[in-house]
Amino acid sequence: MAATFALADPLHLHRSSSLSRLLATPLLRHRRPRLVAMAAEPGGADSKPRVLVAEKLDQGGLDLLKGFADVDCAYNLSPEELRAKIGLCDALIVRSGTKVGRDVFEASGGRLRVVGRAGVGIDNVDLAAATEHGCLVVNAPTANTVAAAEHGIALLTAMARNIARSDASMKSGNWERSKYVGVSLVGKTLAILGFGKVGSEVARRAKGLGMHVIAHDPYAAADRAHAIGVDLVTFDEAIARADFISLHMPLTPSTSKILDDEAFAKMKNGVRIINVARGGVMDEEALLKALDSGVVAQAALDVFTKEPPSADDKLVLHEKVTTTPHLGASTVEAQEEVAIEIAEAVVGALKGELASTSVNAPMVPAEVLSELTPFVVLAEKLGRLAVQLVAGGSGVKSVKVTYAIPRTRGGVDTRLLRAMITKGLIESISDVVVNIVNADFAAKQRGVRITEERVLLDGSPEDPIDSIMVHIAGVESKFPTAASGTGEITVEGRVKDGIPHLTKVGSFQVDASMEGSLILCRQVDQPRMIGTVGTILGEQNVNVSFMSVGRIAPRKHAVMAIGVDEEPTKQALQKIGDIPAIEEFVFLKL
Ligand SMILES: NC(=O)C1=CN([C@@H]2O[C@H](COP(=O)(O)OP(=O)(O)OC[C@H]3O[C@@H](n4cnc5c(N)ncnc54)[C@H](O)[C@@H]3O)[C@@H](O)[C@H]2O)C=CC1
Ligand SMILES: O=C(O)C(=O)COP(=O)(O)O
Repeated sequence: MAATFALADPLHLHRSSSLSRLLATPLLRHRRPRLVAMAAEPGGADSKPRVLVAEKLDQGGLDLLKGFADVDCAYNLSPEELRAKIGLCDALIVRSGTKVGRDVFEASGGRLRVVGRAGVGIDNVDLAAATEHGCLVVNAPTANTVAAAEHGIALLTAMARNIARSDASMKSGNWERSKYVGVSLVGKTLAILGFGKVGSEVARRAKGLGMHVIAHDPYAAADRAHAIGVDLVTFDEAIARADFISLHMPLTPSTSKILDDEAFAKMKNGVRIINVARGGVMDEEALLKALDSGVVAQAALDVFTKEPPSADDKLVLHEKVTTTPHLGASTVEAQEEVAIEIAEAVVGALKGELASTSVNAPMVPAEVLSELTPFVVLAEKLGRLAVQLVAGGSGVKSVKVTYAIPRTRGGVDTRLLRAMITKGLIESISDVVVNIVNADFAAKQRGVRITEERVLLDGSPEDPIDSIMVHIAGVESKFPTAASGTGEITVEGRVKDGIPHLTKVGSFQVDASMEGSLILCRQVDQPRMIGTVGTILGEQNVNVSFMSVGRIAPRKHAVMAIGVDEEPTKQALQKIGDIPAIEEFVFLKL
């Protein structure tokens, strides 16, 4: 069952609102539509989010969705109809029958926030396009595993004993006992290609039938295979030794047509093949030739390159082929579970929670997430602050983030933090809305290279992170104090009592709570500076929330950080700049 994580921390609204913005931002490309879609978000005065269910989903899942969203069930939509509807939807739920291509994300105009795949295979969803549009894709990876494995075994045994053809023959009035002599399974070698969830369940069941099971999977752990009595072998060895081959890998560019002419040439004469994975992992033309030449004695196919296949499809009509119309996941039990699993994931994602089944975003365990939340807020603010210090604001190409981490917490997952820093950096200098899904893409697209570094500290404090430092290299600063001689702007922040604080600008220590807006001044350290600046702001009715001064030595240079609740007028800022002791100053929105 999908686990989702609640983020809301009612005592710290500033934190949860910022985090859920990252996660739930209506994943749009441009600011203007975002504001429109925000108004339609849950909690908005007038409307619930809208979920389009484009393929049959069990009632339990629909009920769950209806508790939170307006649900539109519209099956068998043409691509044009889907594109026409999608701009009104926050989420889309599909199974394997709907192609969710780039055209769908483009047609959504940025409103689509989540695509839920009610099943495992996501080859019908253009993940790159989803990510570029900041749209989260979630699937239901476990609910149909057993159903698919049972279907694989059903096809294996039905094929070996000619069940489908002899049944059809009897229904035509025949009694053909010698024509439908089958082959035995016991003692035969079954090669499983793709030893994941379904593949390993097929292996277990085949062992129960007395088969010798080998498997090929470049990413599977040998000890997991050994635990159920399966040897992992190379691809060539698997296909050469097998009496039966069962396919269980996903369809990806590297598995496409993995069984081709060359592969069939390496197989034993009389091999039998079962495909409950995807039609595209076999070259169907090559299979046809291998069936006709006798290399492949029989095939049992649940999946096809084109679904449904055409009425005259030669494989479907072939007498050595047993077929089912993509029924692997179609049991009552599996569909009940799939529907609940995907509905929970989609609702969670619409609420701004992180789905544990996301396909195109980092998955962060609940306990890690709650610890990281204040640092997530700090990270965004540091990114936003650092980029505002860049003169001109557009030359940012190289950003390094240094995390100071207690040695005991050295393995902390920083992907969320990196996404947040990226959000702060990129949103300040472009019209792109950045979220956890598209952060890396957005940075790459703008040519911004973000690298990370961990500095391990001794001791074992409670916090997972001591400080975060953002360095922007090769730029000039509006506030030269923030930059080194080599043109590197550096800002550092820490979390104090749950509140993000700016603790360093360039080489100057400061201590400024990162809320509201900030004026940074570099000045000659002398009496009455705080009073003079305070008076100017007071005259303009600007409320000062705090002031902090960091200096290198008495009466030398100092950096003053002034927190303000309102934005001072240009004239007020001008007056501050005109104070003779003030050498540089900058106004920053956090
Ligand atoms: N016919 C149906 O209704 C159903 C079909 N499926 C299909 O079955 C596939 C597998 O599902 P699960 O086992 O749940 O996924 P999974 O992700 O648990 O397992 C897939 C395995 O394939 C392996 N793999 C990847 N590339 C490979 C390669 N080149 N050679 C060998 N192995 C490779 C992976 O390492 C992984 O262990 C899905 O992607 C889906 O396409 C799944 C459920 C129902
Ligand atoms: O889960 C999968 O990958 C499947 O192939 C099941 O597809 P379906 O949801 O039955 O269209």
